[in-house]
Amino acid sequence: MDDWRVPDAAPAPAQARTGPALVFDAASIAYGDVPVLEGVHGVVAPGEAVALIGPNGAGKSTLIKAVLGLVPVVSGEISVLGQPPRQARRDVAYVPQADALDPGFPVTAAQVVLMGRYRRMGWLRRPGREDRRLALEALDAVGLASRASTRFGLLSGGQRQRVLLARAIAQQPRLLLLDEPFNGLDAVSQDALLAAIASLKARGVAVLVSTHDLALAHLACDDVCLLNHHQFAFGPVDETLTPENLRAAYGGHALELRGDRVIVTG
Ligand SMILES: Nc1ncnc2c1ncn2[C@@H]1O[C@H](COP(=O)(O)OP(=O)(O)OP(=O)(O)O)[C@@H](O)[C@H]1O
Repeated sequence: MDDWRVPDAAPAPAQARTGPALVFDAASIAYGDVPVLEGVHGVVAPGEAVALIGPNGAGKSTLIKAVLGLVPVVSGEISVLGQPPRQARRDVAYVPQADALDPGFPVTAAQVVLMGRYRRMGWLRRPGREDRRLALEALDAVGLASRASTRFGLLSGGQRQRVLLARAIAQQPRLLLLDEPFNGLDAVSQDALLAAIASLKARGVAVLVSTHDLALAHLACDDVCLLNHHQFAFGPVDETLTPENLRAAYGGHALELRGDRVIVTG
């Protein structure tokens, strides 16, 4: 289990590129009788990244959970890789907010990443050579190949977050969901994350990322979905993150323009 030398590379499976990765069609989402989000419209194509932006409690995480099929769509529709959300799960990877995995869990970074292979290899099979190769390749993609044998709990918070991203990459998803991936990351981990997102997009993976970080949207995303219990705008980053749209979506929050960036200051 602890021999993490890279065997010869096998070709990566081709990504099917037909049809959108994700379609929101007048989707409304509720927890029981409590509506959280209404009227979400938009399309995410393979190889595209979309940022979900909105204040605390706007419904960003809830929308990600609906894409995973964990929260019901009460009207309208969400289509994931041409299927209802629950049926598409095999091809969807999810990186939860940091600290979702107990740092005291006695496993190495590589073993955490290998968990991303379980769904494809079946829970009762032992990981094979190809599973190990993909796990190490994923660790390399987030800049942590040299830490493969390090105990997960001994890594920094930012490194642990990158290991969770590597676990998602090892899953070979067609759609990647990231919930607040920049929270608490240092500059090195932020750069590694941006590089990994760019590389996934280049391979045709669609990305949906919930964030408070407008810089992340500018650097990594093609489109933005601006939310606060309903959708305020969905479109190209520069056209959508306007002061007017942000003021509308953020209500009473204070905004500041710095150069070409809009910063939420309160
Ligand atoms: N399991 C739940 N049951 C009922 N209501 C919930 C549940 N989870 C979240 N909510 C409510 O749904 C609304 C949206 O929450 P959500 O976590 O999706 O917002 P968010 O935009 O991700 O916020 P943040 O930026 O703070 O993470 C909030 O009012 C929240 O209280």
